[in-house]
Amino acid sequence: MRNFLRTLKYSWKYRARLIISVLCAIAAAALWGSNFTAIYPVLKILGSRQNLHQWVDQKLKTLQDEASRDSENIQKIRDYLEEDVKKGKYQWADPGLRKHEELYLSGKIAQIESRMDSTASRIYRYQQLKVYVIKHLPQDLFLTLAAILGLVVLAVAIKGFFEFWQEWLVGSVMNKTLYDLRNDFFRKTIQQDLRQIQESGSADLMTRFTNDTEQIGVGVKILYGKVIAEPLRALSCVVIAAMISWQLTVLFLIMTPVSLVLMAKTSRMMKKATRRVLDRMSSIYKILQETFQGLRVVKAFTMESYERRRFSEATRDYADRSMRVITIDALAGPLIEILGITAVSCALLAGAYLVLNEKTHLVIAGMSFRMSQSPIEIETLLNLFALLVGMADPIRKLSSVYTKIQNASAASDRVFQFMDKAPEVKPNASGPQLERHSKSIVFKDVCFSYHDGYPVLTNISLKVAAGETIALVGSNGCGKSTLLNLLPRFYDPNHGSILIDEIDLREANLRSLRKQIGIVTQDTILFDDTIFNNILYGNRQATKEEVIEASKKAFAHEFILKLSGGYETLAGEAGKSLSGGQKQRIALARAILRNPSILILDEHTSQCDPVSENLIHDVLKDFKKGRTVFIITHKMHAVEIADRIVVLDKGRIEAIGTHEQLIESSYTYQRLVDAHAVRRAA
Ligand SMILES: Nc1ncnc2c1ncn2[C@@H]1O[C@H](COP(=O)(O)OP(=O)(O)OP(=O)(O)O)[C@@H](O)[C@H]1O
Repeated sequence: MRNFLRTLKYSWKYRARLIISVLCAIAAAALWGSNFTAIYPVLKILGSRQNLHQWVDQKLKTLQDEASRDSENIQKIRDYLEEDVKKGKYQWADPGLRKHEELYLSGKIAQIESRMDSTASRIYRYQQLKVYVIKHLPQDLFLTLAAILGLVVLAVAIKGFFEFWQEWLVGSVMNKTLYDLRNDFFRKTIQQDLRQIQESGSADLMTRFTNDTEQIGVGVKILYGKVIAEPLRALSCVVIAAMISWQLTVLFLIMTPVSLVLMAKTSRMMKKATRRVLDRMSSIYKILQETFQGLRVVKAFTMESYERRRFSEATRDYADRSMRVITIDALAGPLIEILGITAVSCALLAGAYLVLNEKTHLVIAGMSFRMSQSPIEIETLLNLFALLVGMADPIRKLSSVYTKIQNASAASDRVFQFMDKAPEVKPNASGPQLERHSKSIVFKDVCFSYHDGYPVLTNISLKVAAGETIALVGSNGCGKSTLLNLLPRFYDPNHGSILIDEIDLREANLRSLRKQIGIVTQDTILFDDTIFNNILYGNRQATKEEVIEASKKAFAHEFILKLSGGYETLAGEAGKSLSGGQKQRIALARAILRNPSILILDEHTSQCDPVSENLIHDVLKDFKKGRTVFIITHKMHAVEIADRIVVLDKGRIEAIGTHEQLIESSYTYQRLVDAHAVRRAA
């Protein structure tokens, strides 16, 4: 629940709207409760066939009679006491008993006087009502009924007006809260480490962004809407019912603690069940993402039925888990309803006993409890019953509210669990700014592993002078990409350090470091935007001419011009409308536009044809001047442009040197060259 409360902080900004919505809810609740009071006059008119003028008159007369009877009684008691004193003889010989009787009679007088006070205030109220009734209500019975019902309709319409604004305001607060939450969530996610994001997986993250935030939205709406409006509606009924008979109302409320315990129990079950459902939803997203992204592979390997089964299993699992949520949700309503109706029945039974026996006291376990000043009328009891039922309705609605808030609470846990992760790679916003790299890059005894106990890089020490071109070669999985991923600090070494121009990367300002680096990877990522904007991603401040210049250098300009929209052609989702080689050349243009001092090329021509590859290498020969370049390649002829070659084997540096030196000294290098020669010959 703590995390759900944290989401509410996002709505604090919109408190003015919330305050107005609460005022609307109060107005609607007051009208909801008072509408039930219309039952009393309607029943009275239908039952006694009196119009309200006659009824008020009769009521006044009864009360005035009661008041004069009480006043007479007081007078009689006083006379009795004075008579005794005057005559100088006491009824009781014992002065102690006399004192006792005096006390008893004084108490009786006080009791009657307090009743008279209450009768006087009731007389006053009925007199006020009489003025109102004479002024506004007709004498005719049917017209009176019509007027009362007309008032009820008007009150319902006004209630509807307030309810509309309450819902509207709460809905707008929910929307704005979700807007802020999603943006904050995105901001924090984009700052997370690659490692943390990869651990969760993009499908899981997407579920958190869409499904989970949606659930939070439902919770926020319910909290500000129903959780405020429904108790207010119940409260207005309680207040009016208590004004009629607070004793019977208390009898009704006795069941409330039982309901609360039940609600707390179901809510705990609900939260657990919802968490499982949300996790299953992540699995469905994962399968969908994998299947649609790898559709070509799925179809080529005729794995449709396998994927169908996988999806069907995941959705069945989801459906099974959802059924638990549905069951708890469905159970909560009837359970609360049973408790509610039991409470109403208790109160009604007690009231019915008083009405049928014309009594004012209930005797429970030998103890007598006063339930009303005077015997309760049947109309009053029915009115009370209507109010208690009117109170049960909002309480029943609150039962489902609670479960929905638990859903939102589970979803908030998932969202904040991710948001709260502090990036391991600290951005060092106040750290020293790296000037354009001009001296050296040094790997000092670097060790790294993705998972504890599985080293990927071991004791890597390498010094690269500024302007040098280094080729990294080695068999698959030997750690080439990992080593270069440490340069832009996608990960930090577990041991050792990396220094650029003698500044430790862990201390340097991260932005200033990444600004110097251009990367072209094997898996080219293009955004669903124009080709122009995709290249511009390398440097948002670049001019159109600079973009074209970079494209020319990457041998992309010509094929871009041949596309239907030229530079304005949409690259399509993940660049699906372009060939692999074309995408790589666009990525190279993007890196060139960045004008990096350090260029990382990770199998940058793996999908280019030999002609394009040779052209790109010619360009690189020129472009690499004044930059430090790292090339990862399996194409051994590509190492020609390197000043030195680093041979990696099982995460260790096996040898460093020129082609000529390594062909003599490194067995691994010889094997790689031989294998490449065989492949080319074939
Ligand atoms: N994100 C990751 N999480 C866990 N392990 C990883 C991750 N990326 C790579 N690895 C593992 O680290 C090892 C080195 O991988 P790396 O990609 O650096 O090798 P490589 O030499 O570049 O391989 P290739 O030539 O095939 O591209 C491999 O065993 C790989 O399975």
